[in-house]
Amino acid sequence: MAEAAGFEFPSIPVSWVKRDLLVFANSIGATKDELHFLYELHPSFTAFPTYPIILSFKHTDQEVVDFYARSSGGPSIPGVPKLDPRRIVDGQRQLTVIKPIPATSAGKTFELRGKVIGVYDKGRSGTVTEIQHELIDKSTGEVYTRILSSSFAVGQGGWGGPKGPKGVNYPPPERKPDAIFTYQTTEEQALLYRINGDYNPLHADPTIGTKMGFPGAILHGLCTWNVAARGVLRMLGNSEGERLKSFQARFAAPVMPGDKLVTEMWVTGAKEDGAEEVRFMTRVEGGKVVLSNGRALLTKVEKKAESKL
Ligand SMILES: CCCCCCC[C@@H](O)CC(=O)SCCNC(=O)CCNC(=O)[C@H](O)C(C)(C)COP(=O)(O)OP(=O)(O)OC[C@H]1O[C@@H](n2cnc3c(N)ncnc32)[C@H](O)[C@@H]1OP(=O)(O)O
Repeated sequence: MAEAAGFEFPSIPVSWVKRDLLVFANSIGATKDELHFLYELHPSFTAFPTYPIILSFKHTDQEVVDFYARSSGGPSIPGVPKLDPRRIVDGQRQLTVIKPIPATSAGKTFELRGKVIGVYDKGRSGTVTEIQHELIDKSTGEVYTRILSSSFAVGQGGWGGPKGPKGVNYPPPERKPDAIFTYQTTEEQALLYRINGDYNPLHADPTIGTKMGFPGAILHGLCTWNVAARGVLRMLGNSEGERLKSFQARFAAPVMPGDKLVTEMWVTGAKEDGAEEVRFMTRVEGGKVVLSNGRALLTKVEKKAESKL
C-alpha cells in the first residue's frame, strides 16, 4: 500500500476559452449583477475563481466525451484494486487559488499534474481515493491552483487497505449564521452543468441513479459546491473573484435537480495567510445537509444584508 501514496499520474494538458467561463458561470446560476463573470466585454471580465475545478474533467475537449471510457482508461494505482467508475461519487474537494487564471489559456501551456495522497479502505462503506492536482503553466513552472479531491467508491471496500487518517472537521459555530444564500436549482441544472465537461451519465440518465440507490439522476456534487462558492463570495466578498483564496467542503448527501439549496455561513474571526475564515454548510431546504465541513478563506470580508434567489 505504501506504493499508492505519492503515485504520480501522467500530466494532463488542459485548455479553456472565454466561452467556457461563460458556460460555467451560467451553470452555477450567476445573475446579471455578476456580469463580470458572464460577459466577456465587461471591463472587469474574469473567470469565476473556482473554474479550474472543472479542468480534470474537461482536459482540452471541445466535444462531449465518453465519461466511463475516460475514467477507466487511466493508469491503475499500485496496490489498489480496479474500482468501478459506475459506482464512484465525489467525496470532498478543496481548491486553493495560488494565482488567478487568465480569461483564456491561449498562449500558455497549462497542464494538471496529479498525484495520489492516499487510498483508504472504509470496509463495507467503500474506498476513498485522495488525489492532489496542481494547475501549472508548463513553460514557466508557475502553479496557479492546487486541488485536493476525494472520491468515494461506494461499496467497493474490504480489500485490506489502510483505513486512513482521521479527517479534520470544520463544524460551524453554534450561533445564528452571519449570512444565508438561497438558490433554487432547476430540473435541468445537471444537464446544463455537464456542458462544462463532466459528462458522467449519473447526472443525466435516471436509471443509473436508481441503480446506485438514488431517486434518479442526481446533481453534480461540484455544481452544488460551486453554487455555494458563488453564495459565499456574493454574500461576504461582494462577488469579487480575487477575494476567494480557498474553498472546501464534503459531499454529505446527494442533491436532486430542482432542489432548493440553502447555504448558511459564519465568519469565525480566524485568519490564515492574510485571509479570513468562513465556515459554511449547505442544506436542501427543510431537509438534509448536503455540503458539510465547509470552509472558505476570503480577503476583506464584508457582509451583504440579503440573499438573492
Ligand atoms: C474515477 C471516476 C471519478 C468520478 C468522480 C465523480 C464525478 C461526479 O460526476 C460524481 C458526482 O458528482 S456524485 C455527487 C456528489 N457526491 C455525493 O452526492 C455523495 C454524497 N455522500 C454520500 O452519499 C455518502 O456520504 C457516502 C456514500 C460518500 C458515504 O456514506 P457512508 O457509506 O454512510 O459513509 P460513513 O459511514 O458516513 O463513513 C465511512 C467512512 O468514510 C468517510 N467518509 C464519509 N463520507 C465521505 C466523503 N464524502 N468523502 C470522504 N470520506 C468520507 C468517513 O469519514 C468514514 O471514515 P472513518 O471510518 O475513517 O471515519
